[in-house]
Amino acid sequence: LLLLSSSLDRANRCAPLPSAPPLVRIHLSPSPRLAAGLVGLQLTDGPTTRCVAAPAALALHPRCRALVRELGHPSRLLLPSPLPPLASWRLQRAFCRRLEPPPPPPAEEEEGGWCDVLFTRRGAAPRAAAACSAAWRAARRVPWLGARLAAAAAAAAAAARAALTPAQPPPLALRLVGRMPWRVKRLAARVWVQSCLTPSREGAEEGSPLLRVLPMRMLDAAQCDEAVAEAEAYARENEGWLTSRHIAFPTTDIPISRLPRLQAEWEARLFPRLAAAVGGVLGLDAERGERLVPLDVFVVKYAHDGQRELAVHRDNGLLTFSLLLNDPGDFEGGGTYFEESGRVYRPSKGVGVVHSALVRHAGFPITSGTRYVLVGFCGLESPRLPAGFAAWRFGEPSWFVSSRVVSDRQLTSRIWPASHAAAAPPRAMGADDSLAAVAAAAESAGDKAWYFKQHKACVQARGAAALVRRVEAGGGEAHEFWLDGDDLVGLAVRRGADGAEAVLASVLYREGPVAADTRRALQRLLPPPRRLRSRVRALLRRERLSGMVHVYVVPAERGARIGEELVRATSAQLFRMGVSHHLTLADDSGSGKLRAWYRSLGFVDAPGLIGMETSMVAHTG
Ligand SMILES: O=C(O)CCC(=O)C(=O)O
Ligand SMILES: [Fe+2]
Repeated sequence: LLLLSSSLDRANRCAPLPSAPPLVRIHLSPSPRLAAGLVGLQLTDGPTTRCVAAPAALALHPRCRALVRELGHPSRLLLPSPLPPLASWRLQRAFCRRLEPPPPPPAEEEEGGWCDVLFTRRGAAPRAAAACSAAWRAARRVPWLGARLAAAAAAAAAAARAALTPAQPPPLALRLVGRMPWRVKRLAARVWVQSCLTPSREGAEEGSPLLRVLPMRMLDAAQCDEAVAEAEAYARENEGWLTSRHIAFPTTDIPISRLPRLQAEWEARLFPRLAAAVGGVLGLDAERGERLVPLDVFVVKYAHDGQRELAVHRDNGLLTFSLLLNDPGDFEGGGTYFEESGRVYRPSKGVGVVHSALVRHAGFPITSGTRYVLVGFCGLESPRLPAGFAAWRFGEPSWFVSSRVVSDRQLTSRIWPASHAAAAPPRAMGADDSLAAVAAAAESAGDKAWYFKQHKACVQARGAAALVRRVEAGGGEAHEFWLDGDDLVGLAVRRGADGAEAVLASVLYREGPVAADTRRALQRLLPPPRRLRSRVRALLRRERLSGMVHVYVVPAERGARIGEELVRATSAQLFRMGVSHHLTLADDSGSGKLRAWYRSLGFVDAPGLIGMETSMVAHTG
């Protein structure tokens, strides 16, 4: 355990930069001065337009494309000098068709500031860690082995939880874990965190706002100079720079609570600006009581003859910003490093990099000079956060999520599953009258009251539960999937000309246990698909069965295949969440119409499955 733990620590270093690292510059203004040989891409992200400048070949590289997707939608391609036709055709195909010479740059060069992004050489360690966790997940799916591994992990998790949660006195045998050396406890904690992450929450999509790193202008040059001067004056007149305020990953720093002028500036301007920007990115809704909360804000000093770097870690909080306070020419190296993407961000003076605290990052080593940054850890108050989040995240010991074992995506999707909230903020159905209208229509259509009641509960879960995914289907229609506790709610919604959205259909799924005889029955009824790849996947996958509680289409929308499309889309979502089969009870009193409808959706008769004569099952996906 000790060996494993210390090798994990050694792996907490930044990957190195190649001697001439690929470099992309993010300009915080839409029309910067572009050097010849570079292409510019104007990126619109809500009300903000930034511009990314890179050599054409680099712009087409997958790592650069991922960066572009993270920053916004390409709206224009700016070419200061002509490119060979093939290169400009490829750029247009990759990004956007609007190709223009750059507009005249602003009189004041780099008015909005900029942030360089450098790509490191990806080390073997992150790849090895990813391979290990993939192997673990695959082993968990092997029928016999998986069950035993799951049991072992559950026992280890119980041990870790007992040791880490003093409120529950641990059983005698488990008290030993608490007496183990710190590293062993930490490893146990890592196992615990891993086991807390249920598979259904794994794999935040690329669009998750918590996986974005956003550079933004936060202070002007004079304010930066004043902040550095105030911090240095404090250090001179008092006990110097502090080095023990943080336990696991200490910085050389001074909290702004000891710097009255900077504290006043933070309260008056800096924090409101940050809160507004972050609110936009995460789609925070102040009316629902969602707000950013500052937890710890401090000036950090990296110096050639002092602390030169900060190892890869996660922060305490939900969002972190790191704002450069001095001139980038005052030091060499440095920057904020992100492990998963392998990028180093080097902003200009006064520009901050805002990112999730849960994404593994580091202070990239400086090789000369002095680098001052203002760092802020912020928390979040939101009913969308899982219950117990505060205790889980900020409890003691707070270092345990700094684990390489737990991926950034697993954490961010657990904490903030509403990955599409920012892209298309769903409006809650304030329209009680629209539900009332549906109720009246349901009554005159002779619908059973139970179905409407179910539909109403699903409509009300919208906005209150956690949005897992929203898939636009064109023509203003979309499918949304919400996790309401452990239930999956699928909704078909349509946006009207006035922007208001109406729910056209709902479906509710609940997962149930799969006993050995059910498993055998599923294998007999639905043999693995023909294609070899799917067969292998089906063999590795443990059967998971989700039952359809109801599907309901509002009376006015029937006959347009809305229900059918919603069931298909929900089946795909269940597949994505690791559910292998879905089940329905289709009792049509012998008419055969309903059963034929389900058959057209891929369901087969499964009489007697889970003890119900009318049951039908299908593969998800
Ligand atoms: O140096 C940086 O930019 C990162 C600092 C940081 O991550 C921290 O203080 O927690
Ligand atoms: Fe940090």
